[in-house]
Amino acid sequence: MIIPSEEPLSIEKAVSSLASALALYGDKHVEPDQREQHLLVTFRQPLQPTEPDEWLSSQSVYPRLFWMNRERDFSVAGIGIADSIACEGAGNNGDNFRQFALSVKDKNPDARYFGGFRFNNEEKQDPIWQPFSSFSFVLPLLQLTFENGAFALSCHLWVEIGDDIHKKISALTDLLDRVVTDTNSTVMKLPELLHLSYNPDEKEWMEECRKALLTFESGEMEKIMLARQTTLEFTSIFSPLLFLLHYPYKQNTIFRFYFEPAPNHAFFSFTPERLYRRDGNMLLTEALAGTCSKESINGDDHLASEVLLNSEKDIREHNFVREMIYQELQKICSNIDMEKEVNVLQLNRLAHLYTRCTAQLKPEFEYDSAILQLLHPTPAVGGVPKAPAMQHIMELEPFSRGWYAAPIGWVSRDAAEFCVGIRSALVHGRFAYLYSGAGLVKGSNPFAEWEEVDQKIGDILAISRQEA
Ligand SMILES: C=C(O[C@@H]1C=C(C(=O)O)C=C[C@H]1O)C(=O)O
Ligand SMILES: [Mg+2]
Repeated sequence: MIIPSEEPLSIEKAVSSLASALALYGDKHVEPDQREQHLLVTFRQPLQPTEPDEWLSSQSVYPRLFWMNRERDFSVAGIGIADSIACEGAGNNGDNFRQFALSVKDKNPDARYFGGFRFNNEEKQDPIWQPFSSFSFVLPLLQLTFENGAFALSCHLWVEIGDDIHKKISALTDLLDRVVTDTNSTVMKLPELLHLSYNPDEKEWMEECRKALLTFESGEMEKIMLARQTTLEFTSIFSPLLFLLHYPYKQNTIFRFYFEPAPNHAFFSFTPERLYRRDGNMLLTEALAGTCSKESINGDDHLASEVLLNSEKDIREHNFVREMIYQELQKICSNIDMEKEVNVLQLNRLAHLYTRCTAQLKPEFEYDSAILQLLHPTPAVGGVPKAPAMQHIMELEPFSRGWYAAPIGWVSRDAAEFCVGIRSALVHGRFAYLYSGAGLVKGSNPFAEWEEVDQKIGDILAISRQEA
């Protein structure tokens, strides 16, 4: 790591400071390269407070990405690709997770890659998801980070065996030249919302639910999450980043994820659900399922908790997730500590049943392939049993899930954090496709589930209608 100056600088000065450090590094590096391994040099310049999302909105280098954790003490806005871990091919999720983890194992421990997976790599792909691969993770060329209470601007010089280091340095210098340092531009409004449609529509939803409930009667399945795609058509093309910039509930307990591989084509998620966090062999995960809308109870948190903790159906729905997580972790962990009492996670317009779990990974599983394979999808977004639920989801739902409800987040060699890509949307040109679903169990009421599915796009819809 090269830190040109300890003093926090303005964006403009930080960019020149990084450019000078890069030039100096290049001048020293005259000998022919004898590397046997890739080389990563991080240039990190402390920065005066600068909002990462606002900075990102002024940049026009792609991909553009953004991450903020649920605790809001770690956020990153990144542009460009220094290195990536990606796969385009078909194949099942298990193969994908293995290939992904193998690539991560060889990476530089200081490099963090941001990105996501498809929910189910075996589903038919809709062209609207075209630039979103089976999985795609990026180490940005340049990133603005807020971490440990401090801001920094960093660039990554990534040199593969056989690469000309000086070419790489000049590419990075060119990028620094293109960085827009004036981030005070006023945030544009979203264009007007013209039209909204549901796929499935309400009638088709009832039919879908009826079919799902039949599989519970026959004993084939016990739970399934079914989802809906809501298409919004706007009057003109716009930057999908506007959704992030206009997100109004600053204190909400959510992760923020944004990935824009190509201009005006982005997937984003304001999700409350953590799939897991891994630090070395320590694993932190949770069950989140069972929902109460606070709309009809004036946003009353206490009442929402009471309703949820006394709802036999929601407790049952939640317990499927708890039990599956506990059972699957037995295969790869010791010291599994799952909270005995179910808690409630309060959001601005919803509340969910919530159970935290910590565990220690057995030495042979201290990487992400087995964890992803066992935990994704939990019955909160898949079903019980898992395999027939995945099959029924593909058959019953009239759209492709793409990255919706899939693991999204970041990974490095020794740590990772993935959330579940719900409360999410894909934006392409003038259209936004919003995704939301509900877990069905025996006795679920399709009308109530339709309402729940509606509530779950409430935040994104409020931004779209500029009510927020
Ligand atoms: C499927 C979604 O949410 C999931 C389903 C829930 C439920 O059915 O109660 C609750 C939280 C999430 O695990 C979604 O938001 O799209
Ligand atoms: Mg539910």
